[in-house]
Amino acid sequence: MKYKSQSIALVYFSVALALFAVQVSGGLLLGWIYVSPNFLSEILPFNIVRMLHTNSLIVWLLLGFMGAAYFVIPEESEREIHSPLLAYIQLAIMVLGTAGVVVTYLFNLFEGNWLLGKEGREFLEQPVWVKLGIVVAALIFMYNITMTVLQGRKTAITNVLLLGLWGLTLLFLFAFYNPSNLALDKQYWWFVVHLWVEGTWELIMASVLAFLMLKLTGVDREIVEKWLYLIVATALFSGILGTGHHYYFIGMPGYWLWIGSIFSALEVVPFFGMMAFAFVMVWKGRKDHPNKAALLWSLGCATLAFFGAGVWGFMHTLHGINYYTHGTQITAAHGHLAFFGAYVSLNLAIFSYAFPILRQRDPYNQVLNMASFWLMAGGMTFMTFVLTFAGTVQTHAQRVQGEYFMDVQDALAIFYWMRFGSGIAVVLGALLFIYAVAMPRKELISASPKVPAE
Ligand code: HEM
Ligand code: HEM
Ligand SMILES: [Fe+2]
Repeated sequence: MKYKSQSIALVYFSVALALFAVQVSGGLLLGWIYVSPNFLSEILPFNIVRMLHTNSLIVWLLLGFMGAAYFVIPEESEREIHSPLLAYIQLAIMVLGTAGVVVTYLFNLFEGNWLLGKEGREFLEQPVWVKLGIVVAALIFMYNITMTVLQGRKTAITNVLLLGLWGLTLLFLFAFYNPSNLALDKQYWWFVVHLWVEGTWELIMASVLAFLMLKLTGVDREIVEKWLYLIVATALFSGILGTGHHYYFIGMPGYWLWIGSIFSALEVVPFFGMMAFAFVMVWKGRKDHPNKAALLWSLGCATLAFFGAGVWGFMHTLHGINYYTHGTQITAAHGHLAFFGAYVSLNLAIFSYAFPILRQRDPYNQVLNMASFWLMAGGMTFMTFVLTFAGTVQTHAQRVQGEYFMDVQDALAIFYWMRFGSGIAVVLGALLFIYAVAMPRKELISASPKVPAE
């Protein structure tokens, strides 16, 4: 650890990992409710568990990004974080908000209260007071890291990271605008949901991957920067108007059919770019970095993001196809692999890189960490295939042949059983990951032939 204030990241990463465990366990519970629909239906209904699953996902990913910024920026800017105290205050606000959310959802508190009760829109269900807390925490965070960057060395990585994080923060403000017209509601809802994962978060992903490649492969900074700018340019060019792929059938003007189809099809380019970038860097790199687990997660991230977001996204993005597949299990298949490949794996890559450094035991427990990669990646890939099959059957039976929704669901039971099975692998993988980074055990894997002990 080069800078003392980087240790802030350790606390952020630890809270993020705890929520990660909650998130995947919630997923497993949802998977079980799908095959056994009355399970806990009185005390913990499906819709509540679903909110906990998706919201905890977003919160832990955000905490991971923030921790990553606190880790990356000191090294890039060559100075300590402006105010470690503010970083911890900010974390306390986030933790308080998260606890508030969980209690409000579980006990259905303050139903209908505009300030204290939960709101209805997917991913943005948190009560208004929690949303305000998120904005305060995000502004403290942005102030803290912007001051650090402004007073230190500016690199392409810090610039892109900052741009992504500012974009993320400002776009969240649309979460407060909730018009009663359903078409307008959806229009602005996607400003947060789509422009996050297919815009600003991509910038964060590209800059953190660039940082990892710089450290793990030892290629020249100039080469990394050229790739980074190319990825950022294609991401923003395609992703902003790509929002149109959510505007097909919600009451927006017809030209969105074409704008959405064309620009969102181009969204495959930055994801392909990130995959090509990662592999070319490893291939060109001169360094044989001992942290193989971090490298595996980085390459896995770029690859699975390309398939989950790029390929599985493209699969249903053209309006003629989306007309049939909209809101089926195809969407769930894509949502899972895209989130896992891009943002879960990105976080686990930087955690794998940073944890041993932060705990001054570099590197350790790599074999277990790598096993956890294959368990989780294998589980999520299998889940994606299963849901894709389910979605294909569903699209045909429900949308082409016009069968009833619940009749079709009954026919899909076998797929839902298999999804539950893959969920077990993912949860075990997540627990193994946590064990691997939490329980230090020094162990070096060398690519070169073993030298006999002295
Ligand atoms: C890190 C891994 C995971 C990520 C990133 C993730 C992400 C998501 C997202 C984004 C949604 C909302 C999907 C949409 O609206 O299309 C969702 C819903 C869901 N997830 Fe996960 N999830 C993960 C793990 C799991 C696991 C292990 C299971 C277990 C079987 C699971 C089961 C479900 C179920 C059943 C739903 C509700 C789908 C529906 O409403 O039909 N997830 N998840
Ligand atoms: C890492 C990046 C991405 C993530 C995390 C992601 C995640 C998601 C999620 C969770 C949904 C379901 C939203 C909901 O209705 O609740 C969704 C929908 C969708 N995504 Fe993505 N996505 C990503 C990138 C892409 C890309 C690059 C494309 C196109 C090439 C794409 C195409 C779509 C389409 C067309 C839908 C609407 C599906 C429907 O009509 O039901 N996504 N995405
Ligand atoms: Fe989108």
